Amino acid sequence: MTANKKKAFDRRAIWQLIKPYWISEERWKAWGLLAVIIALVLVMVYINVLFTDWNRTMYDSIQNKDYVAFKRLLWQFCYLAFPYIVVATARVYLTQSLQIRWRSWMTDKYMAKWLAHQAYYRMEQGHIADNPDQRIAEDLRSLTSSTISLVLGFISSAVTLVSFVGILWAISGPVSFALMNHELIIPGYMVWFAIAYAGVGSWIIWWIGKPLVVQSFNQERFEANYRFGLIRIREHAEAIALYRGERRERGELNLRFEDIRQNWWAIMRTTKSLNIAVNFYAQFANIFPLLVAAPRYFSGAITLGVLMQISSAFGQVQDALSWFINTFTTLADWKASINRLAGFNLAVEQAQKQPASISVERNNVGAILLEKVDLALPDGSALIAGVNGTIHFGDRILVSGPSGCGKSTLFRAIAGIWPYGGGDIQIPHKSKLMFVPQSSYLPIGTLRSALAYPADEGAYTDLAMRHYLDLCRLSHLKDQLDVYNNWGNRLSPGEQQRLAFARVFLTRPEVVFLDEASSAMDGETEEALYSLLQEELPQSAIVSIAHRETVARYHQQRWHFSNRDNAPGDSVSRLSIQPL
Ligand SMILES: Nc1ncnc2c1ncn2[C@@H]1O[C@H](COP(=O)(O)OP(=O)(O)OP(=O)(O)O)[C@@H](O)[C@H]1O
Repeated sequence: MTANKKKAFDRRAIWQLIKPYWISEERWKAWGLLAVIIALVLVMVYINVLFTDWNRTMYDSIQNKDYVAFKRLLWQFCYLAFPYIVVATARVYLTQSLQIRWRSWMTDKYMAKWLAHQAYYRMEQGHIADNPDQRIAEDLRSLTSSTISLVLGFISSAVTLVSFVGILWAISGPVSFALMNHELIIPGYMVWFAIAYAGVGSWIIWWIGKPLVVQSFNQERFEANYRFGLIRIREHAEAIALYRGERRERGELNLRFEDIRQNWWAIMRTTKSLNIAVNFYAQFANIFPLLVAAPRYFSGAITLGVLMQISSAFGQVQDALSWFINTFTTLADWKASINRLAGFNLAVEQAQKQPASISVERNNVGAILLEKVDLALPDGSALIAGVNGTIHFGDRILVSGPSGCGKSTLFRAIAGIWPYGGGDIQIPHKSKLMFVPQSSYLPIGTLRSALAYPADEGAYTDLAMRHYLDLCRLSHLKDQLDVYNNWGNRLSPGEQQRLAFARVFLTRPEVVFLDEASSAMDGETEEALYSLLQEELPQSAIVSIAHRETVARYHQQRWHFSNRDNAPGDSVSRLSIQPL
């Protein structure tokens, strides 16, 4: 990408991130708030101008020992200070309110985008974008708050600049000098010096601080990676403890922290150079105007009072001009957030547009139809070839085959979350499909909400929940429906699987896919639950992947997948259907 194209891309990315809220259904409120905030900023600059005037008259009155004027000016101070306090407070309050409104709106949209069409799943599968959690939580916060403070800072500096340039122009007067026998006169020359000083200074500081954009982008990424590593230990605490995996975990965490450490040193080195430049710039700014205006003072063209006035007006102008410099770090962070959010958007689009070469459609059919379904891996290699099959309501199908042949992947394809492969899958209109994996997801919360998942916790009556807990041999949990816990850690794998069966009975789907959903139960409980499926859901189709042969007698048909490398040169599983 050429530099110009990249700049155009950057501008487009920035605009595409910022625009949606300001043209959304909330636009009137947003623009209204922004207008009020800008008005308050302008009032604050105006009061600042009045303050400088007040300063001049106040110090005049002190110098002239004018006690009457001194008392009057004290009253005047109150008239300026109180409105200032009210305006400044309202400005911050309304700015914060605009920030949270914008952030809420953006967060809602981003969460919807991330969760729609299983983009979150595909992004993880394909490792398309790192740490989406950081992008949704941190970067949206930073984008909304920094954009607003950058815009307001810009407006405030620009208005300060215009106001004080006028003052500086009026008091600094012209300077004349001879150049090749011509006399050159520069009017308001101090203004030009202020512009030159701030322009050159800004450019140097921008040039030194440039690497911070990439460095702060990396820092956020490394911090998020490290945090994620810590969270994984929490999530898998028991397995790690049983494996005595602490040494490995520590090594992994150290590696992740090393990224943080090294990048931080790079940030420190850039910041050091940046600070030398910034401090040099700020210190020199104190004497620069004196240095430039001194010749006129020593030649008697201006008085000491005017010299001091020039110096302070110069300070205001140069301060306003160097707004960009002072906000350099904010700007770098802001740009890094923009880049991450633009990357996130691209990743979501990529994940959602991923060509689903297996067509899964809801149709007016009376059974699930699989026609010439081929399954492949993300790298394109074939997994299962030519599956043709029909699953009628009431069918009992046992899916078997060697480990790794692609049984679970077939379930994923029917669920519509596996895009790699080809063929057609048709699913009856309005029929409820339920997929039960070996290890079910149990949200942290009350047992009631874990049982009702993915429905809301109030979806089923207590009576029904207790009834199915009883039937699924979980009577000891009957009185704990309101107990808050991390049930995924608290319950044994067998109990979790029984809970998942209770969920099936509560949901009453037309088709149930059980993927080794009873593998952690003892044989007797497993058989009891399969009988219960027969009694409770006689009209539903049950498709199970199970390795234990004892469950075979609860099924009427076997879908057997061959080993992937059965025949030489053929590393694809093939399906054969046999009655049981
Ligand atoms: N996201 C992925 N990327 C690459 N390969 C994958 C991915 N998911 C699954 N696989 C591979 O696809 C193959 C089939 O996996 P699948 O889980 O369907 O097997 P399975 O027949 O259900 O095995 P098991 O009986 O052990 O549960 C395996 O070799 C697995 O490693």
